[in-house]
Amino acid sequence: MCCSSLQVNEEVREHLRTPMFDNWQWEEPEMLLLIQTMFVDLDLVSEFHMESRVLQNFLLEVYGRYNDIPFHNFQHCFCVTQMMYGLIWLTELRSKLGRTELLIMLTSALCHDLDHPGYNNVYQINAQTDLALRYNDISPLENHHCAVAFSILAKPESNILKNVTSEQYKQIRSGMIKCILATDMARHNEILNKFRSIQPKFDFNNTEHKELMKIMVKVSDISNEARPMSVAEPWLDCLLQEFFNQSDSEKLRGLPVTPFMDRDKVSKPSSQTNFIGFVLVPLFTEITKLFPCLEQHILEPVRRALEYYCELEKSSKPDKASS
Ligand SMILES: Nc1nc2c(ncn2[C@@H]2O[C@@H]3COP(=O)(O)O[C@H]3[C@H]2O)c(=O)[nH]1
Ligand SMILES: [Zn+2]
Repeated sequence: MCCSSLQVNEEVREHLRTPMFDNWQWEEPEMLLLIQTMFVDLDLVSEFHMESRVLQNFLLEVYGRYNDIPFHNFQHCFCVTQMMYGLIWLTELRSKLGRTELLIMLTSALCHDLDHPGYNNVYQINAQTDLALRYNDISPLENHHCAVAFSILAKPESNILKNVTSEQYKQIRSGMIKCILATDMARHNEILNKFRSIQPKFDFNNTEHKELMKIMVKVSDISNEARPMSVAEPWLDCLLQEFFNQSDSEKLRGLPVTPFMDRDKVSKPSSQTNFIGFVLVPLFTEITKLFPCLEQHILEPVRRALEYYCELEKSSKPDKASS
């Protein structure tokens, strides 16, 4: 699968920088080319002296280490990377952060769910899987995603970092580890609260503050509902399919059943009213305080999605007056 000879036209390039981008219109080889374009357009290829062949090998390796599962697959990886790329442009992060930080954010988005098995951390821990044993129940999946990323980078033919200095490598590795580990939703409130406390005095010259930009990878990871309904809704079907697979397996194996994954308890509207209302709106509201331009791009769409699912939920409940 190589598409280096294909060209990405200006219209697509523009579209790629917005949350309106429709992943469902693209085949996987095209997505690989689009990701390559993102690395070029952010000047990462030139800044870090990446050879085109090595970047292509790296992307192919990443592609090959996503599993064919309903949600946490290569398409999800593409969407998160594309949203991260779009946010970098919309918020003009190119003028606020160094290229190293941009590389960390884009590459973390790309690698953040590598080799996801389709069963979450709670399952890994309850089922005492190899991953839970290896990582002592501490974010087993995220630790694994990150370890797989660095195993790809350990091979010279796919090491996009092979021409950076050892100082830069240290910084990139430490930054990627922080970004990928921060995608564990068990740490959501911890990270949101930290950001909330710093946000009013956020300073792009302060190293500790800049580290909090890992929250942008988190935002990208859970941003499907900021996309047009025609893009977001199929994603919800994929997510619920993976959730139901897990809860079915939990029932079969006599493990505790994760309530928000239980097909007997969850519906599309109930799932989304909770997730959008309790997770997305608070997170995006906070981000919008630092980047007001994001209100129209991510906060307003999720508010509309919340209204839509609230209406659906109401209309699917039996009318009390007539019962
Ligand atoms: N209900 C719901 N959960 C979501 C949605 N998007 C992301 N998530 C959850 O957020 C989590 C982010 O980390 P994971 O990839 O482990 O699993 C993801 C899902 O559990 C969504 O649109 N609806
Ligand atoms: Zn993810």
